[in-house]
Amino acid sequence: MASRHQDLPVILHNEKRGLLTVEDGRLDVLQLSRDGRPPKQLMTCHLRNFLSAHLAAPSAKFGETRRLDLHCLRAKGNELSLTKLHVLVEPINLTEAEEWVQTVMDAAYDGLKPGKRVLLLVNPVGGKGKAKSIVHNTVVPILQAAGCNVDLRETKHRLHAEEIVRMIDLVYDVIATASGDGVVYEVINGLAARPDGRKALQTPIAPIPTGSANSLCINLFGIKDTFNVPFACLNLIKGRPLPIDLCSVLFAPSMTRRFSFLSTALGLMSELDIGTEHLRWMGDTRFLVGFLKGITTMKHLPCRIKMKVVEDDKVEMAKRARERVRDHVGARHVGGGKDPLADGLRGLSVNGHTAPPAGLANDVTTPLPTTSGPEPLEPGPTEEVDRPAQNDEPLPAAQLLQPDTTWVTIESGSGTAHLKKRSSTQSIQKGAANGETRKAGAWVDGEGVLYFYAGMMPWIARDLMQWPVYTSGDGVIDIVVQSVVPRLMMVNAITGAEKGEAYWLDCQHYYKASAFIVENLAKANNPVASIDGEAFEWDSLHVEVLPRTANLLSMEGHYVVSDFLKKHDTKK
Ligand SMILES: Nc1ncnc2c1ncn2[C@@H]1O[C@H](COP(=O)(O)OP(=O)(O)OP(=O)(O)O)[C@@H](O)[C@H]1O
Repeated sequence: MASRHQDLPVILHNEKRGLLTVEDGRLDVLQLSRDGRPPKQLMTCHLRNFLSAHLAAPSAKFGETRRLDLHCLRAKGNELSLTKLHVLVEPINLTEAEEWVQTVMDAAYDGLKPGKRVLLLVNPVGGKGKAKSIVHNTVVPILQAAGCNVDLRETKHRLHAEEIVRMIDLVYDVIATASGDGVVYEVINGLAARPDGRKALQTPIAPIPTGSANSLCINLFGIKDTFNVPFACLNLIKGRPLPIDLCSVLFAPSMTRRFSFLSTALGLMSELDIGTEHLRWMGDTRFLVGFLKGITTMKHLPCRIKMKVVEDDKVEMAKRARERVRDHVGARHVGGGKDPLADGLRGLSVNGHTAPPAGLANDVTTPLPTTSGPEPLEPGPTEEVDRPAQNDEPLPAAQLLQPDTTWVTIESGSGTAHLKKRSSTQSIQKGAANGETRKAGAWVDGEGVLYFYAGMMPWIARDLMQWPVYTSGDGVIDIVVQSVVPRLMMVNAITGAEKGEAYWLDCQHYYKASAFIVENLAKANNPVASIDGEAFEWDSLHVEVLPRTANLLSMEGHYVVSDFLKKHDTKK
């Protein structure tokens, strides 16, 4: 961020003489002394956290002198909090003050538009049901302090957010959702269903975390800052466009179509998501509880999976993802909050019950940036981003997919745990010739499927990085097919799951694909598919990736880079 040095003499709130200086990406408020001693620093604010400077209109109260309002998010301990400072500018400095306001706003916004027009959708019942008070006490004051024009609408029922965005005029700079992932999903589906769907989906979506899992916020803000509401507001105000892929999900035979930005879960992972709705009060701990419950029954998923595979070698996938991060992203992390998982898994018992992990159950609203805050960020992609033309067309119609011979097919076997040592010559991979060495972790005929889980961001929950080699906007979806294995092996897979370590397990078959079909071979056993956490009855799913179709906002212009991807060796 370029920063011009500029000082402005002012009269401080305590009537002492002061100086506002903008330098090195910071705004400092200094109190000057009369006796030649060095100035005293009263306040400092990173320009990334600076919201607005406004020279008030002349008023009878101050006569010739004018009031200058400064609003920023200041780090106090582990929290970012809204700070409003008012100083006075003497007539002799008014011209300089107008220039100074322009300078500080230019430096603070670095090419971004200040004072955005925001559609703010609030789900009063998501997560722990605190969205309304969080919005009232924290979100709206911050957005107003940044000069945003907020159109706030509370959702009254399921799919209401979808109805709202289907009808809006496309006049908003951002659609914000005070909710979990469910309302984001509805916004995407509402925009995508419009006759001008392509254009509508260009409006970026910015989540404010008031749901239970808030997977999107984990991936945008990091584990420590998932529930950091002021930081999410800053992202809304200062975020840069992050184009993301969507999936078109077509259910047959109903031919119902939905759009997914997050995940397709079948088998255990679907039950875990849908079957724990009543535990919403637990926050994201409900997923861990659901997982432990699921592996007590180990119900398998009879299915046929067909995938248009782009890559399936785990070592290669990890290597490429790490290279991409190293070359294009820079290993930078947004956070600053405390790690909610540090002690989280220690309290677990594994026989279907769990003591609530300390860091998760009791406190899901805490992590906030540290005093100094993160380092200034390199600008992410802005106008240069390779985005589809902003035309008024609808998205392409959905069709039943027609696999050709290059697609990989997997058919689940029995539901008995499979532990056979794999033959090194057996191969069913795409294009494999006789005698080709099979890749570690390749599918073995006869294995049962415990779950099928496809995702479009690394983390699905704070304690599960299910797709650690996912990088956004590549036109592929990452697929995990988990074999039925002994229960203890699944329990062990929990350890390190938040770091993506389960990726290396042979029983987790991992593919990057641009399209896939799953056929349900025992509907009575597995009636429900979960698409971004929403339940659907299914006979078969036809799923296709639509590259870079929607937009989010992100402080870095990309999802948070995990430690998994910061490793630069090509091995585990
Ligand atoms: N007023 C309302 N009454 C009942 N349901 C609502 C209302 N407003 C929205 N909903 C529904 O609430 C569901 C859950 O929403 P949301 O995603 O915000 O929270 P969550 O499920 O707790 O969080 P997450 O998706 O992150 O786990 C959505 O399906 C949404 O349609």
